[in-house]
Amino acid sequence: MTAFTPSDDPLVIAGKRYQSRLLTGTGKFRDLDETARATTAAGAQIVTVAIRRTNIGQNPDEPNLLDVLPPDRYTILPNTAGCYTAEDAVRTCRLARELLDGHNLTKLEVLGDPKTLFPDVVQTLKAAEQLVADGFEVMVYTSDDPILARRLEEIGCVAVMPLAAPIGSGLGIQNKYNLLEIIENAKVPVLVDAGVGTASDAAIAMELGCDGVLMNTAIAGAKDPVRMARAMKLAVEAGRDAFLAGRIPRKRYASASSPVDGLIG
Ligand SMILES: CC(=O)[C@@H](O)[C@H](O)COP(=O)(O)O
Repeated sequence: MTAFTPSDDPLVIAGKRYQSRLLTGTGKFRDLDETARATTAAGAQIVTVAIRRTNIGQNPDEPNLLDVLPPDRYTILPNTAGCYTAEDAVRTCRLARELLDGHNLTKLEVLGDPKTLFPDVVQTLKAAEQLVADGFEVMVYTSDDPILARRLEEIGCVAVMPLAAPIGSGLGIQNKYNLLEIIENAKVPVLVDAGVGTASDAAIAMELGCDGVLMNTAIAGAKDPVRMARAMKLAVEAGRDAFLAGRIPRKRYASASSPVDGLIG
């Protein structure tokens, strides 16, 4: 029996290999202890940090997230949550790079409006161009528009991260055909980012062929975040295996599980 281990099938982002395809956020938890326990249960290796809202050293007198999620064990993915202009997003990324000793991997998020938190695609493109030119490795939060995803890849983003549904909505994948279009044409990793609500949403994203899933609310907002984190870990692994295994075709009519052809007498 061949044992399939994630190490045989790493997620590669900006040349670095990761065993976990589940990336988790660090916001909305009760406290740092719960953040750490859920992150461990998720088996995440990349954790995203909203620089404008999280202390990773900006305020020496406050608890520091890096004390519970140390950079020597996790890849810290600063994100520009709360930014509505390219200028703000670029400034936030530069602050994060200073705080993280020259760390270039970043999650770009430039929002269009506070109600939906949909990306502002014009400002996102502008920020992506500036950040790539400035040496950042940009994983970009975007809409499920396949043309925009292609433009962001052409700019040099190292991963494209289309939303499943609005951030924090938990609605799950709203437009799988757009996601499929993005996945089938991308030459960089595609990760669903935002809107996952429960384990099946994550599994479906992976079964579509996503390279990974980034989520926060579904875990942090669950009644039992640590158990949900474990569920998401298993769902992402199961979805990835199902994608690689190749599902049966859908048929309109029955196909007996013990075929009658060749039946004796
Ligand atoms: C953590 C982070 O970067 C969020 O901006 C991300 O988009 C998560 O969205 P959910 O909270 O819907 O999982």
